[in-house]
Amino acid sequence: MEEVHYHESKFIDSSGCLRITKVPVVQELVRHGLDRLPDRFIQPRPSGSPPSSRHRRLPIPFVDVARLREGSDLGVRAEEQARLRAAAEELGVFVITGHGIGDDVLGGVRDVVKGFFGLSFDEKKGCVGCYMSVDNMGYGRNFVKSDDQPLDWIDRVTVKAFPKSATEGVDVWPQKPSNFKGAMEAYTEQSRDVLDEILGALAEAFSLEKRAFLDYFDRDSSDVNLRINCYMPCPSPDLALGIVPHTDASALTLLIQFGASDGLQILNDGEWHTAEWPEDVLLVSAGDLMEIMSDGRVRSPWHRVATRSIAERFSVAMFYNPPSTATIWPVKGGSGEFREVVVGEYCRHLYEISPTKGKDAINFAKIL
Ligand SMILES: O=C(O)CCC(=O)C(=O)O
Ligand SMILES: [Fe+2]
Repeated sequence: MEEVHYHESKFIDSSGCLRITKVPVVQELVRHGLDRLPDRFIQPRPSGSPPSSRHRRLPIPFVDVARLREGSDLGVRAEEQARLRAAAEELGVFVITGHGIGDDVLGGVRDVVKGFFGLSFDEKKGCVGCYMSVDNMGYGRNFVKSDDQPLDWIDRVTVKAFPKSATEGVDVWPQKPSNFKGAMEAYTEQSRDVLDEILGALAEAFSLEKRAFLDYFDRDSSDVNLRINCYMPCPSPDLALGIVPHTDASALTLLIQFGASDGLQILNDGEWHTAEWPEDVLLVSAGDLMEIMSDGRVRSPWHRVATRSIAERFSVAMFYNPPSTATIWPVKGGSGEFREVVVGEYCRHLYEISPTKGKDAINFAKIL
């Protein structure tokens, strides 16, 4: 019988020792054929809320970026800013139209993502650079901290796209498909401009200086991490999760999904809802750094990913952060519950304590 492949995940155990645990590669499990979900992927039953996607649906507001641009009619712009503000305050999530990123660029991303996950395990493993100094990167798993924690039903590769200086001398991009880096860089460059426009518009929507958030971002030193997720069909979608509940540490996250929809779920009014988010459409989600910077005006959503029994689903999450050495300050006039934090320290804290049962990481930035 062919051997199933494993990722090796390093963690520090409760006595402070460095341990390595072997984590099965989901694509390999599925390739070998499965009639039941392996025990390591069974999630403890969350109270009254099975993960499968037969869930209440949550309409996600649309924001038209073209209408937010300078030069559009003042009334139109004010109306769109009001929509943006309402979406940011109520859910922290919205889908965007009018962004100007071409179908060729989005199609290029889709093709290289499917191309990469279509490779054999050995090809994938062999063509992704090895990160020595950057946490949580490469082809493997996030947040495995023990031999017995329930595992996410996911395969993923994570790439630090910017700043380039953080990965100098290390070839971090998958070498296959050969246009992986080119396609992702074209997408990232254009997406960054769109996210900058949204950062400006968000500040204006809250009657702040346009650069209130934007001033923390810098072309040469801002952080862009790409997390490219592959969710294989799962034999028991009610028992497993693609990603366990979490917030993103980012300021803003830009997401796109291919292959299938109905994976992303958001906790709203104490209930899990499946986000109504069509394939190939860009979705913006606020992360904890935005909640802190906006002093609680924008809330980072507590979200998770459900699995499905048919059809692979892929998503690309682009996490956009100020430079890791930057100190961000909550703008005045919000909830008053936050203090300043160093971006890198906040992200390290979130990684260290994740996964958590509730939205705990952000307490790090709260005034006690
Ligand atoms: O796949 C998705 O829809 C969401 C992914 C996500 O939440 C993440 O990568 O942080
Ligand atoms: Fe996320």
